[in-house]
Amino acid sequence: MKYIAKQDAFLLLEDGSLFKGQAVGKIGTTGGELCFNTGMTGYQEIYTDPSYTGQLIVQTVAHIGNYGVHVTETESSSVKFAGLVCGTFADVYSRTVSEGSLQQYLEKAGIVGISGLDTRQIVRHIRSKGAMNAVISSEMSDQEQLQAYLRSVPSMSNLELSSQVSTPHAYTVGSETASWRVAVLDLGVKESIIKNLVARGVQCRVFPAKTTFEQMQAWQPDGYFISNGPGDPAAMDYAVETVQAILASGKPLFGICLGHQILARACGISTYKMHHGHRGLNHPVKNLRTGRTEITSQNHGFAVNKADLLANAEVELTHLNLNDDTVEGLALLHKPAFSVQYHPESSPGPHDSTYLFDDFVALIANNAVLA
Ligand SMILES: NC(=O)CC[C@H](N)C(=O)O
Repeated sequence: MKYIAKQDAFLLLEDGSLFKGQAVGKIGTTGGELCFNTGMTGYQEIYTDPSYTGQLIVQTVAHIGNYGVHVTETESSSVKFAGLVCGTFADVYSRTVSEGSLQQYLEKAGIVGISGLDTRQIVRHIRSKGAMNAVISSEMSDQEQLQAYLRSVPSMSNLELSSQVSTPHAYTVGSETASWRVAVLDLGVKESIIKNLVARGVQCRVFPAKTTFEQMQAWQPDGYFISNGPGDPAAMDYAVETVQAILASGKPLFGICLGHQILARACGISTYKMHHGHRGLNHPVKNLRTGRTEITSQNHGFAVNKADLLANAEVELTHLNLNDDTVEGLALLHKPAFSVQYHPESSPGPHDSTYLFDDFVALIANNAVLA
């Protein structure tokens, strides 16, 4: 195997911690919120998940790039995350169906990364100090210069990012003859969510983030889906208003991740920034209605305020995180609306929670009978 000499790269954290490694991806400089993902697989799905917009991802899995890239493993039309921090980066991939190397893929997408770091050390650091901004550079080594770049990186708190990644125009997925029509509010939707709905006899019309309830209603949907997405739910009053109008219409509603946080806010429940987020593929969640525990795929840095939720007589806590007791799911008691903080579509991740898509379609069918 040919040894490829790598350029030095630096990772500087907001608290002054500095790490030296080797450049991967494009030679350049990038900044964002430093997050860690403990998943053992699915790097391409993660990089193309719009919810990672503005974030640098530390991956704890030992090897990145070893199975190359393939177009079927994308979650949106482009790479969305802000930069990569990893241990061993594989220049050589070994999968016959791969269409290319991760190095070429990241370079083409303009993504700057750093490899050769002890990612577990960085994770322990974030876990004790909390989520913070950082900068990766393979072109600057001067600390003053790196600090200056870091100061220009916006804080994730109060940041609205959905309108940057949402579709500019509405589009339809699924058959005209499908049993049900679902309006998807695209706050940064993952493609596998739409695939899960279409596979259950749903035609989806995907609307830009700032579409109003009236504009979606004109398409005469049987139900509404509020998607995942990047940024702080506290900065998204426009989506909260849309969800409140949907709730007033009495039509079924399902929300995932950011969509869950927006549904909570529409019920008067606040959200907050977590000390460090949940990102990985093995988060245990208890379904409080069935008593069954699901192993879930997660990616979030904000969460729904549990005290607010428990004090709200209109809302039921349906799912709980068994690691830290945070809110993982809620349902409205008098309206056909529910949501989860985790990712039942997986991609990547375990498939324990796909029943939630069946529940949503059953809710739509039930509502149609009652109407
Ligand atoms: N995957 C998501 O929808 C993430 C939601 C939100 N941006 C958070 O970090 O909590």
